[in-house]
Amino acid sequence: MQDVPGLVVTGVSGRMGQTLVRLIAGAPDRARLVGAVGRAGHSWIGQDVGEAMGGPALGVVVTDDPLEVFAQAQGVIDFTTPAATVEFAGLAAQARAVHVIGTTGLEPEHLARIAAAARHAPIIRAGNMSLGLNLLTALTRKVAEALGDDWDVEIVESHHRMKVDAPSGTALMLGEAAAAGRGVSLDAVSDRGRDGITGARTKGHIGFASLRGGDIVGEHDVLFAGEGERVVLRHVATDRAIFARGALRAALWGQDKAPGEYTMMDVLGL
Ligand SMILES: NC(=O)C1=CN([C@@H]2O[C@H](COP(=O)(O)OP(=O)(O)OC[C@H]3O[C@@H](n4cnc5c(N)ncnc54)[C@H](OP(=O)(O)O)[C@@H]3O)[C@@H](O)[C@H]2O)C=CC1
Ligand SMILES: O=C(O)C1=N[C@H](C(=O)O)C[C@H](O)C1
Repeated sequence: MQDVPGLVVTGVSGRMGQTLVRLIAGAPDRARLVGAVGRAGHSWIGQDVGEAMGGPALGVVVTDDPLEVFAQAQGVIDFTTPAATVEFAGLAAQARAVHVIGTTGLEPEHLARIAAAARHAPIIRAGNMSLGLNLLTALTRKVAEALGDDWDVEIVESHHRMKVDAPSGTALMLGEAAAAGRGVSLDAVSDRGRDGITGARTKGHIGFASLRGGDIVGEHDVLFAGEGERVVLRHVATDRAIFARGALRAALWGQDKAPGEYTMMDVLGL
């Protein structure tokens, strides 16, 4: 199958990297794995990625030279760290490859570099790539718009003990959706990290709470608390394959798109 897009996975030794390698290797009718990028100094560099993962060889050697493999690819799927992702954005743009970014914890300076790279190639970025969560995002916007700011919005997220950023990228995505539904900017109404004598809740604010423990893949509740009633929108992820499937779909969707920044809502038509 030489006519399907060739994809590179970055951060291959990671939780998402390995999930993506398994997905792409098992879908030869949709895509080819043409590169696997690991961190310089990682023990997997120079090994076949399939064998490094404890399975059969896949004929792709893990490299720490992204540009070499990006040049042979039509797409790059990247779930790593903010610092690595901005480097990959520049290199993927140079190679004119579609860059799918799942990495979270991106700060304004990272986003500015991603926007610059997107002038040269399509970049699809989302704090959550799953179909169900993106549907929940669309619902959150609608419910926030319908209920208005007499209803307090609180977003509660739970993740595994290894997660390094908070609130999750998904929680922020849901917060943006609720704020957009109310016609306000999230930055102006966000309440993060309450502790001590906080005073009463400010009307119109959107609160965030983060729980960390065990192997929780990802759970998100959007709570709308009114007078005498509550509405809760909930998404529970039980398998990282949902994010990998969304990322593969995005990489394929991006193949005929003009340079620019896109989200999973664009990919899914939501
Ligand atoms: N948008 C979405 O749907 C989802 C987003 N995520 C996000 O994806 C990111 C990764 O998550 P997860 O897989 O759980 O994390 P892991 O820590 O398991 O994986 C990250 C991987 O990136 C590697 N890495 C770091 N720096 C580099 C570099 N410069 N070059 C190549 N590889 C590098 C790490 O290598 P090493 O360990 O050697 O440092 C590691 O293998 C997080 O930001 C997470 O929030 C996760 C799931 C879904
Ligand atoms: O780090 C994770 O694991 C996840 N990160 C993303 C986030 O920050 O929202 C998506 C998913 O919830 C898993």
